[in-house]
Amino acid sequence: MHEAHPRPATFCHSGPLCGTFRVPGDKSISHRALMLSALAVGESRITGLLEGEDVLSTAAAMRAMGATIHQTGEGCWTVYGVGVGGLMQPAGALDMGNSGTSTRLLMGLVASHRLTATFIGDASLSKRPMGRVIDPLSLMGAEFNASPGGTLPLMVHGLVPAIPIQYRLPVASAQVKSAILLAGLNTPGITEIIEPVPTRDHSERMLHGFGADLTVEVDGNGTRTIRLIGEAELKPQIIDVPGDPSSAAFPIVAALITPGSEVTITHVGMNPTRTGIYRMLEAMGADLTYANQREVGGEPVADITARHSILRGIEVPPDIAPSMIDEFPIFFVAASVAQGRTITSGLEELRVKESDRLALMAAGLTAVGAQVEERADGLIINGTGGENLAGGVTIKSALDHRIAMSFAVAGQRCTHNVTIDDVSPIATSFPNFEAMLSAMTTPLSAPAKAVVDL
Ligand SMILES: O=C(O)C1=C[C@@H](OP(=O)(O)O)[C@@H](O)[C@H](O)C1
Ligand SMILES: C=C(OP(=O)(O)O)C(=O)O
Repeated sequence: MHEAHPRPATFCHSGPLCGTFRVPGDKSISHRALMLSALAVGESRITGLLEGEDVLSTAAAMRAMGATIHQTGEGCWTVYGVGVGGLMQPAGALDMGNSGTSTRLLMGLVASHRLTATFIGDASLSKRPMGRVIDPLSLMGAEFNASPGGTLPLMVHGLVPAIPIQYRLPVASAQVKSAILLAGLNTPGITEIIEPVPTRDHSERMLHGFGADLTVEVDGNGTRTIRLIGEAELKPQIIDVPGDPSSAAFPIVAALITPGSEVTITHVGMNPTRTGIYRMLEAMGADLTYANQREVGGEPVADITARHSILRGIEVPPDIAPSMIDEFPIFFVAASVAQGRTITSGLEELRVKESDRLALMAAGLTAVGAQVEERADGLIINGTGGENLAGGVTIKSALDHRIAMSFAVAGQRCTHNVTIDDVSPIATSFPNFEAMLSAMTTPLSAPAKAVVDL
């Protein structure tokens, strides 16, 4: 895994970005496509799968529990599922690498199977809280031996038959919701989840597509009640995974903040539970257009064009946070070069991602010359008004792909080079990020590039 071989890289002030590109498949959908295909009876085919390290950790774990999974081409995979209830005892520990989604969702799957699994991960993942899934899964009857603080390494002993629960999510987390739903698949009766603040709904959409009996009721306050009838039989599917809107945000922000740029990212997932970043950038004055809007495999998709824009600071409403939770690092970069002040709050969750993203973004942006105030639950940023940041520093990526990619983009708006001590974590979610960024970037003083496809 990337941890063993740190790879530094340097990013410098660039000219305009241009061209048409497609980013890799959506990470959340890719994990779920592998897991649900592995639980269907028969052969599913997936195209556009993200072949990043996080998703490969999920594939390896599903294989270790009995599914047959083959790569048949670039992004094309075939999965022969074992059926709900058919997962087998893995021979060794399940190595989740850097991936919180793999860990929490698979803990849910194991919880209602008659097997015991040990989950291990890298130094970043081993610090992340698992109590949030241990609590509801314990109510369903699973037993856990976790490291102090409810962290990895941890062992899950599943229970068959598990006990159906009604659970109100105490934290806005699609991973917790999905862990309970996946446990509920092999649980007799109705598993009910009450979600006061909506989070990404890929699990619900895909479970429905695989034939599970799942309903979602939304009340007048926007609270969602999700009911799943257990002991489901899932039918194999053909799945086309859209491009990841979280990955697309990096080149799109790079284009918005760099004079003369125009970049199109095709086939991007536009699920409204994921697109808060685009709504907030538009509120700042971003010139974004959406073409070719369509539906692919139950998910809305569009081609997004971003043109350089004069961005103005805004106050981000805290209730939008779940729909742009992974995009705050790159959003903070955009705010650093906008006109005026950007205020964010309600972002405590950012402190328990691959790194403490509030602390690292505040420290890194301050080091490159931005004006940032760190609060307990957000950042307040006074932008440069379109002027360059200073740069001339080395940033620690702390095993966090989104910190590394954010400072790669920031480096393009810095007068002096920005070095990132280790860009290898980018391979968890966006393996060709550096190649794509360099293909779309015109070096300063060079003539503008012709449109290229990567
Ligand atoms: O369910 C998912 O696929 C994800 C949910 C989010 O985490 P939380 O559920 O912890 O908010 C997000 O940050 C993560 O990158 C992917
Ligand atoms: C938080 C993230 O992923 P995970 O929780 O799966 O590690 C992310 O990709 O930003």
